[in-house]
This record gives sequence, structure tokens and C-alpha cells, in this order.
Amino acid sequence: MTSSDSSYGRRNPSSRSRRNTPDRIPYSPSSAYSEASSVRSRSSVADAARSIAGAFVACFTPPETKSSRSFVDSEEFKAHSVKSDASGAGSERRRSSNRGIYANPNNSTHEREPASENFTIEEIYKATRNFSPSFKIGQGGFGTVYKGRLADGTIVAIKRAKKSVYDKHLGVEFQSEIRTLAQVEHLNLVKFYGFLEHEDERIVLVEYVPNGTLRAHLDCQHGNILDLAARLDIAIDVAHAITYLHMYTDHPIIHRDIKSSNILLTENLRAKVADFGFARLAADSDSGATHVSTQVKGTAGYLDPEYLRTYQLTEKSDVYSFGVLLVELVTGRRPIEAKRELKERITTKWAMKKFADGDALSTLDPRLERSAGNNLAIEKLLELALQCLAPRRQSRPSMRRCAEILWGIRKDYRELSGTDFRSFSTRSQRSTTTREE
Ligand SMILES: Nc1ncnc2c1ncn2[C@@H]1O[C@H](COP(=O)(O)OP(=O)(O)OP(=O)(O)O)[C@@H](O)[C@H]1O
Repeated sequence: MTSSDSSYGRRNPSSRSRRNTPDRIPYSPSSAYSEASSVRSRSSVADAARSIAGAFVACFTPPETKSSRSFVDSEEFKAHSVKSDASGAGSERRRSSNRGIYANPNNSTHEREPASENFTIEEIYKATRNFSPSFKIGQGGFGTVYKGRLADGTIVAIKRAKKSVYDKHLGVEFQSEIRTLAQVEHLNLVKFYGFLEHEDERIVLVEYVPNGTLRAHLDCQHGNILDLAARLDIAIDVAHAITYLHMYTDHPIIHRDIKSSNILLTENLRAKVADFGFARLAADSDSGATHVSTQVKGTAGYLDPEYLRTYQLTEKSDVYSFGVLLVELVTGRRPIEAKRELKERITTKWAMKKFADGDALSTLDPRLERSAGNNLAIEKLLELALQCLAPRRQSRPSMRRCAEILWGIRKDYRELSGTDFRSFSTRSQRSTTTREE
């Protein structure tokens, strides 16, 4: 999501399901991967942890930079802020000579369905005051991100493609994938509103999510420490979102770039998975076929080793990245901590080794308190992470299973935390509607 992450490539429709010459240098692992052991018993969990601990890629992620937020956080925007979990109001129809792409989600929970609207370039100019730098909220591999308010008051994130990106990747096939993605709708996914082509401009409109990225929160950039209860809720939100993608009609969608900087948070700390820049429809699930791509895409530190080895993409690559995310949530560390001593540099490797040695507690984010609830939860979270990080994709659980396991972890956590856990009751008011309970 941020420019700090070393993302490899962008959507490349031309390489879909075919062996082509890569248009960018593929990511190549520097070490071999060992077999996953069974992770069902405690002792075999430890074996698997050791196995995984010895099998990680040496790679590097540069530090994150902060986006300009000065003007866009001003009262002008706050006054019209879109509700976090439902997008705006109004139903003004637009007409345009531009080629906007729309979807028509049948089951929309939005009062307004911006993806079914046609956006004009004039409207985008107006919303961003001609792409004024003061409206800029971020910069990524795709281009520059602006915050804007549409004429009906809807606040949106407006992603303006860099020319180098759209020259290569925004072809006809991209547009057909965009149409599919526009129909994807889930509380924990950043809603895609539309895509607009106008002369040299390629613009993507998505739901604006106001509270920054999970990574920024883990780095305490917002001042508050995310307690473990919040982290558990976030893990469950993300698991729900990915489960939804993987179970999407008869063509599952593989996200391909699950990472903490692609998780955006609402004001009440609900997580929304962003950035379908790499997403693609999975192969026909009936045939069991998988995509074979010529170019590995994803972010260093999150990449499935089996995908790196075979170039075969399945839903289990997202599961692997989710395992890395779980370790991030427990430790607060980035997947790659380049400044640490060698044995701690690859966070998953370090954490899994600690877990295997029966020392899971030492991996707990030092900003979190050690309590019975926390101690139990991190042990179980690392156990789940271990399963997700299995070198062989067959040994990894499905995302749906991950969500179920997380529900259990949260239930035990709540019971153990009992009355000490007052802060939870406030936050939980916002999270009861779509949960498993
Ligand atoms: N929907 C959104 N709501 C609010 N802020 C957003 C939104 N999308 C992006 N941002 C902000 O813009 C920054 C850059 O996002 P962007 O999606 O462009 O990155 P990216 O192109 O995916 O980067 P990369 O390719 O490196 O993953 C984010 O870190 C975030 O701060």
C-alpha cells in the first residue's frame, strides 16, 4: 500500500495463465524451502516451527514514509465524512462522455452505489481541486492517492495512475477484471467505486477509509497502541475479507498482496482490506487448475515460498501472507527488520523459532502487557501462524478455517480477560453485527 513496501510488478493482464517473458525482474528466493511437518500435535508444531524457521528468504523492505495529511484532515472533509461502514448518501445520476466503468452489485448495502455511477473527469478535478497537492494522502506503486469529496458529499480516495503503470497494464483485460472487482462487496473490503479513463488520465475511485493503515498503527504513528483485543478483531476482519474473496462465486479471487500496509482502519478500528492492484480471479475451482504466471507479484517478506518456487498461484498464497500478518500483529515488528541482528531479521523465522523453543511470550510486542489473556492468545496466534506459514500449501488451512480458529482464540481471550477487559466492551459494540456470534 505504501511506497515503503517493496512490491513487485503490478497487474499484468498479458501474462495471465500463460508463460510470457516477464516485463519485470521476478523475485527470486535466495534459499531453499524445507518440508512442513504436521502441525497437529504440540511436538510436531514445534518441529514444523523449526522447519519453517530455517527456510526464509533474505530480502529487504525500505522504511515507510509519511503521507501529507495536512489539508485533507481539515474540518472541510470531516464535516462530510462518509460513514465508515456504509458509503455515503444520495442518488444523483451522472452522465459522461468519458469511459467510466461501473458495476451493479445486487446485494449492495450502500445507500448510494458509487460503483454503479458514472464519474466524470470534471467531477474528479473538482473533488481534488485539480489534483492539488494539499489533497494528496499517499503515494504507491500505482500512483498518487488523493482524498476528494464528490458533489453529493461522498468522500472518496482517488487513485491517479502513473503513466508508466497505465501504459503497460490498463488494457482491455484489466478493464474486464475491474468490472468483476467492482462487484465485490464486503464490509471488510475497501469498496471499489469506479474507474475512469480520460485522455491521459487513468483514475480509480475507492471508498475512503479514514484511520490509516494497520502498519502505521503498529508503528504507533497515531499515538495509541493497538491492544491485543483490537489486533484480534483486526485479524478476524481480515480473515473474513479474504474468506469472502476466496469463496467468491465460482471464480475465487486471490488478493496476492495481503500485508499490514494494505489493511486500512476505520475510526472504530474495523479493518478493511485494500488494494486489488494485484488481485486476479483464480482458476476454475472444479478443474483444480492453478494459474501459472511468469512473474511473481507481491511484497517481499509476505511471499509464499511455494509460489516463488513454482509460479503456481492458489488461494493458499494469501493464507501464507496472512500467517506473516499474524506474526506482525503479535510482535508489532515488520516482516523484515533490516536493522536487527541477523537471527532476528526475518520476523517470522525468529518468532517461529521462539515458538518452537517454547518461548512464544518473548515475541510479544513489548508495548503490550503480559496478562493471562494475552499470553494464551499469542501462543495460539503463533500456532495458527505456523500452520499458515507451512512451506507446502496443502498443509496450510483454508482462510475460512483460519477465521474459525480465530473466533475460538477470541472467545477464550474474552473469557480469560474477564472483567479486566473493560475497554473491550466499548469497542465490541461496533463489531457484533457481522461476527460469528
Ligand atoms: N482507500 C483509501 N482510503 C484512505 N487512504 C488511502 C486509501 N487508499 C490508499 N490510501 C493511502 O494512500 C497510501 C498509498 O496507497 P496506494 O494504494 O496507492 O499504495 P499502492 O499503490 O498499493 O502501493 P504499493 O503498490 O507499494 O502497494 C496508503 O498508504 C494510504 O495512506
